[in-house]
Amino acid sequence: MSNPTVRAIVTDIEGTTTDINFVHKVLFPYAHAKLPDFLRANADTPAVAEQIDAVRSEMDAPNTPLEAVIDQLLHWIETDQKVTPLKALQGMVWADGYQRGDFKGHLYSDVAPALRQWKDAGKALYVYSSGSVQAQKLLFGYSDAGDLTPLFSGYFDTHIGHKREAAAYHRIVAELDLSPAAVLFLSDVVEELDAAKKAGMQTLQLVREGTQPGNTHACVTRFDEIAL
Ligand SMILES: CSCCC(=O)C(=O)COP(=O)(O)O
Ligand SMILES: [Mg+2]
Repeated sequence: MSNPTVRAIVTDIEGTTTDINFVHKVLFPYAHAKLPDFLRANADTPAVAEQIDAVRSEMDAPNTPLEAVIDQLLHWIETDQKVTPLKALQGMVWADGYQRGDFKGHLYSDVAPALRQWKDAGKALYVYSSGSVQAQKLLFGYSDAGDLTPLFSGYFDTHIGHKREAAAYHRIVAELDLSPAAVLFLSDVVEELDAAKKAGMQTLQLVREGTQPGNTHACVTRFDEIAL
């Protein structure tokens, strides 16, 4: 499959570049274990205090005590809720883990070579994940294929909108200053691909092990099946 009309590629992370198990069995449990003490120790640091207040706003309860905020965050981790302040706080906690070498960002073996090839071919590369921009930079910066951050032109998280809503993809193409048809979105999740397609983007579903293929988007199983 060759597609010279693509000028930029926006990729999802979990289930696309990265094994879902790394996110659910390494990153989420690490955040679950470390977040309570991290919050107790850093609640007065401005960047952390801002996110704690954002959690209280999400709860619609501005006077919630810190311990109840912690309980809420742990519940959101356990139920995999993509709540923006949770994602920001997870990124802060994971920074420690990556920097201490507790884990590296998992990438499927086909991902780094394909990203380099697309970049060399003049395509602009972007990430769009529910994980915070900080978390995205950490995963690619401390990846098991080395530091891939120089390959990327930008990162988008839920500040631009939610991944199943077309409005988010309209905003992304507006920021890229390209026609939506010149942008290819890669994801494992059909609802995200549907939203991107609604915004006029090209789409491809990554069907990694354990992913159910849909029937409304072209599918590949690896990045090296995508010729651009
Ligand atoms: C940026 S790594 C952590 C990913 C994460 O927190 C998450 O919720 C996965 O979201 P995605 O949009 O990549 O499926
Ligand atoms: Mg995904």
